[in-house]
Amino acid sequence: MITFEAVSKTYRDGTTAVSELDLVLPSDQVSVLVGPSGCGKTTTLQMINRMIEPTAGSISWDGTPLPQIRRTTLRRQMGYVIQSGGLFPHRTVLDNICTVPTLLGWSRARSRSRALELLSLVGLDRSLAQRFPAQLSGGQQQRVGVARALAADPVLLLMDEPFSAVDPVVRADLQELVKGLQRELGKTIVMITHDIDEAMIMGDQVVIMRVGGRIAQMGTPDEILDRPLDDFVAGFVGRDRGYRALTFAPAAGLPVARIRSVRSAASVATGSSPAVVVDGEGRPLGWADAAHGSTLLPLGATFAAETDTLRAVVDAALSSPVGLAVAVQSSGRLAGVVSAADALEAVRRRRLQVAERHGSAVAAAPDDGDAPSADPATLHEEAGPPADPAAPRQEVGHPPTPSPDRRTTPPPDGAAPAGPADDEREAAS
Ligand SMILES: Nc1ncnc2c1ncn2[C@@H]1O[C@H](COP(=O)(O)OP(=O)(O)OP(=O)(O)O)[C@@H](O)[C@H]1O
Repeated sequence: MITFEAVSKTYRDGTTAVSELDLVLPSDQVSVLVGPSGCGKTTTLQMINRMIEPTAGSISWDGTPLPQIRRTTLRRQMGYVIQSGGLFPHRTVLDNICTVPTLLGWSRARSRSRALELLSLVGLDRSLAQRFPAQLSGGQQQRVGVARALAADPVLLLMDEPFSAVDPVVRADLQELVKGLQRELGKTIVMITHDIDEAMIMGDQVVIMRVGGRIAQMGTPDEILDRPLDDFVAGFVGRDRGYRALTFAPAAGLPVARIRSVRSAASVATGSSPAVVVDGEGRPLGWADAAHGSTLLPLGATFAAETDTLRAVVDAALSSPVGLAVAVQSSGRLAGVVSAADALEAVRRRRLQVAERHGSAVAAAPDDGDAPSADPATLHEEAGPPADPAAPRQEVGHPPTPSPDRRTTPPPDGAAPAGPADDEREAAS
């Protein structure tokens, strides 16, 4: 745990970059510093590995004041990743990764073996080991930068805008890589970004800073999205914050209703309700609707019933041509559907839960009406297995289009929907 107590940094020209900062960066978590340009993020980060010394206050690591730890010892235990990887251009990938082990006096064979191991860990082919940085893509360079920072197995990783130089797709891959490494290796990570979305995705704790090096708000992503402390934070987290907050609400627990599945759009009879067209493995391909004859309608986005978030459900419902979000199992098989109305109802309940958590007068909420309890346990209950396995789990509420058909019994998961009897089926997770 890194602790800042009343830390200030004023540069020689009189610029105060950080002012009386009190901050705790917990071990084994990702803390993200985010804020406008010049608010003191880099100064704060570089005071952790003593590239910059504070002018007032104290910083300690697990209770030991940093000045009591030799700089070399400190930096050996703190990996540092910067924008574009910060690689030495005239050194090969392998030599770049071996930088710290070489400084530590490791044998060539040990350093090399560690570097090759790290290449695999960050998802790069070993054949890249002898290339120079200029012969790599931006994303690959950044992966090498992460590998280099991990070379001596540091306890803590400092990352200064590590993904800002790559396109959004590569950026998402790198975010996933670092989150995965953090889960796997249990590192403490302190990261800087300009991008509030990235902060919300990556951070267990998010620290929003304002110019002058002061904290505007600190908390978990959902706390900040749900309850911005002031206009500065509300403005910074942006207008979509309600929608983004759904990223932190799990979809597991939503009522997933059965839906008829067919193997061909042409098999939907006139007048019948929409059905999901599936392939031979039971994976959804699109929608069939009698009004559109044998045309396969686009599926829209799908969501993973067990692991996705409410944001994915709402997105799937809004992108569905029939207003029903299609849930899939981890195998990719059709699990069932959630109506846009049920997804919005879950959003409303979540809002009430948040208000309750923050001590608002939930009972007096004007839209509480005769809605079911906002207790999270209730949400789960609704999604629990029905007493009669043949009975529908839950009706799709208030569908904007005809409700899903519930005539047939769902097959057990894993049964392939093949043969004439399986041409029409129903699925619910
Ligand atoms: N060596 C320096 N001498 C004088 N002022 C400096 C020095 N380094 C940074 N500053 C100033 O301190 C303030 C904070 O800078 P810092 O780099 O910590 O901010 P930042 O939030 O990381 O900015 P950015 O997001 O643009 O990288 C800025 O006003 C900057 O101009």
